[in-house]
Amino acid sequence: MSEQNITELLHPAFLARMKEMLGEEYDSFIKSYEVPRTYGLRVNTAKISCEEFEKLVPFPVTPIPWIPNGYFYPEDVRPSYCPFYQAGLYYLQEPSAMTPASCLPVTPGENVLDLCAAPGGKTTELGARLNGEGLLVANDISASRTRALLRNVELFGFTNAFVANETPARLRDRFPEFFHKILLDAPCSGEGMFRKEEALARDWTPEKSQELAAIQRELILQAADMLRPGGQLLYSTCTFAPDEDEGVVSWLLENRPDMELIELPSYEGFTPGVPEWGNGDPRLTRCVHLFPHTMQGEGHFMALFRKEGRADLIGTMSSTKPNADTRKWLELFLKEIGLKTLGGKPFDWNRVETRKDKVYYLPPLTGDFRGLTFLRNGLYLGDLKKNRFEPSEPFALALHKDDAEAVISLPVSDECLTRYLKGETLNIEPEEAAHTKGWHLLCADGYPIGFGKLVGATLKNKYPAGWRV
Ligand SMILES: C[S@@+](CC[C@H](N)C(=O)[O-])C[C@H]1O[C@@H](n2cnc3c(N)ncnc32)[C@H](O)[C@@H]1O
Repeated sequence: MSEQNITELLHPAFLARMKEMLGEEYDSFIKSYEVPRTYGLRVNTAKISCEEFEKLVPFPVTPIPWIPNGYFYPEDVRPSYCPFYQAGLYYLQEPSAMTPASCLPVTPGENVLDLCAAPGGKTTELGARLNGEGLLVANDISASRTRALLRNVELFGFTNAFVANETPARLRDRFPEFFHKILLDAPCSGEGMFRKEEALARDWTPEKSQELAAIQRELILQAADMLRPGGQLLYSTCTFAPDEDEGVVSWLLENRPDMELIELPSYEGFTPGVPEWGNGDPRLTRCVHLFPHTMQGEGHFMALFRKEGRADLIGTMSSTKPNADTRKWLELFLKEIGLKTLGGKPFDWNRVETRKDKVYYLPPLTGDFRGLTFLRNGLYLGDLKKNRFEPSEPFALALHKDDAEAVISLPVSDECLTRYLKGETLNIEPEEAAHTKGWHLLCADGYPIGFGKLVGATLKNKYPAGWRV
């Protein structure tokens, strides 16, 4: 943004408030708008280690110091055009937005909720940390945004996600004290996005924060009520507005005395919360602001809470039975591709469920989902057709490197991969394919991107039309 743009674009009331908040730091805050925005990606550690990623990535990246699996990339690179992106090996997200999910200590086997999850920037990290164990409920109130969320959940290859499109109130009624970890990345005035999305700056009004803070206060109580004793809740926004940050944290502390505000990890450039920006409670210094003038990111706010009590790890196991037809045709298909594991774990027939002709692999843990509006419960494996099973694209993406034998693996730089992603049929040399015919997984350096059927020297493209690049 040029200096002229800054004063034209940013509302005088916003500038006056920031000046009051930041005092002598205000000038460097304003200068940060003249610096180009930062670009980042976060590696899906459920599919690939950072060491392996650094060896294979075909464009320049540099580690983000405070995100263990985050990398900066240059502005002129387009990582979404690389087949590794279509393989779900990373998510594109600006660096400060990566911070909340990496500060919530999710461990495999827990029940985890992302209450305002779409389009899934933070869900993808929470799911990668669960690594296929436990239950991930990813919810958003907006139907269209929930569809984008599902796409990212599928791209990342999760087998344990329940993707819901519900109001937080209905979830709260259904899941009292159910979750071990909750992320509430609240809808907010987006002041930390102005450099990235100028439209947000143009739409800013002084009243907006008040309206949003009312919603946030309701959401944070609902989230707290869904948290188990001993569980942790991370509240985040991408705004600097005190009413939406320290104000909402103060409100929770006043209204839920069993919620304790705990310290977040500290890094150079993280700015402590300011008690006077909330109700004056000295504990508010445990919150963290990320400002664009103190670190390489657009701006965020975080607060981490723990509910009094002890957490247990008890969840309810999913248990279902595939019908005879599913068992027969799916088993035949799994044999054909030489499935060894699914997402690095033994295939569990007790999780296979058929609804109409669609076959799903349920999450290992379940909840009472009856009557809730949802887009997906677990992994969509594919369809039962007449005398055969046809695998889905999400099934291919849930397969990790070395999960199956029937692979055709090409180097990520091979233009055949891009042609496949555009929906073209490929010519395959016999030595490139594991088997002489039938279903194969097409992989970029071993990482699955989709299924194809080998007939002679031709790989028939099974990449769905809606997924093509
Ligand atoms: C900041 S965005 C979430 C971004 C997401 N966590 C990510 O990292 O990709 C906030 C989300 O809250 C949802 N939302 C808006 N109003 C809501 C409400 N009253 N209750 C629940 N969710 C709401 C929006 O649809 C939006 O997707």
